[in-house]
Amino acid sequence: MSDRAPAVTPSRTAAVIPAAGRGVRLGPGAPKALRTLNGTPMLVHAVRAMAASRAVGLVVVVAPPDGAPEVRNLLDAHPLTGHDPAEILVVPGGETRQESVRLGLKALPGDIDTVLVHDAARPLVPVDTVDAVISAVRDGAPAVVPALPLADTVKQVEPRTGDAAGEPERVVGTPERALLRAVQTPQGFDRRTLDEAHEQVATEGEGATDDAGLVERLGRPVVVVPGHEEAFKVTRPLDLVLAETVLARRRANDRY
Ligand SMILES: Nc1ccn([C@@H]2O[C@H](COP(=O)(O)OP(=O)(O)OP(=O)(O)O)[C@@H](O)[C@H]2O)c(=O)n1
Ligand SMILES: C[C@](O)(CO)[C@H](O)COP(=O)(O)O
Repeated sequence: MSDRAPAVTPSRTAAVIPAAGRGVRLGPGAPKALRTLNGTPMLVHAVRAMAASRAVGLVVVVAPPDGAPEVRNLLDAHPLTGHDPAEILVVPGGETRQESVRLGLKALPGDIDTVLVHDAARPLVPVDTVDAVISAVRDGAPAVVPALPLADTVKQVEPRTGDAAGEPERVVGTPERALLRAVQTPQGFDRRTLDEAHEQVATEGEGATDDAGLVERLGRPVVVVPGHEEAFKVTRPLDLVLAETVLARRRANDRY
């Protein structure tokens, strides 16, 4: 018996995990993906979260540009368990998240048709969320994002010019909150759509804060599935406290 959750039929699905960021907002220390949560590197949690889906047969980890050997050693020291563990490749990343994802996509073999892109910085996403994203892609959506409604009201502010630096920002609008979603990862894609989106943007030289945003620029549909509170992104120091609390709660409930 495999210990990977039985939910989606195995197929040619890969997960790309960009893990090449510094984690500046987290403060001084090792690159964010290598910092530990309850003694285990965040990246290892993220790899396990992807491999927990029976549908994921390959995980491509995008390491800091000069850190691929270290990341390979780290993952070898924390092998996946179960009878059919996913294969793990490690490739060096780039200067931006978008560049790192592009480099991860280049490493995918030709027979992969569904791709997840998942932040190493979202180590605790539950397998049900991963499987919901994969199912929606297999049902025909070219791009799928897990997302949650917002708790806060969001304001749009005026862009600041050099002269206005230091002055209070001026609010120029309040988007209707009911129509806004906070988007998480893994984001799921039909592989050809995602390749096309990254190729087009690479030639246009524009940036995006998520991969689905690149697909939107192609004019292709992006659909939403329910996200999960535990799929939050570890960005600032308080997020580390929350992540360790979630892990402790899972242990207490014997879920991890
Ligand atoms: N050049 C980069 C920058 C980011 N990432 C990855 O993209 C994900 C989301 O990025 P973010 O949370 O912003 O991570 P950092 O860039 O490390 O954070 P910060 O902006 O605070 O430095 C992370 O898993 C991060 O490792 C990456 O692979 N390559
Ligand atoms: C991809 C993402 O996690 C979706 O919410 C987010 O845009 C990443 O942003 P970051 O500034 O690179 O952390």
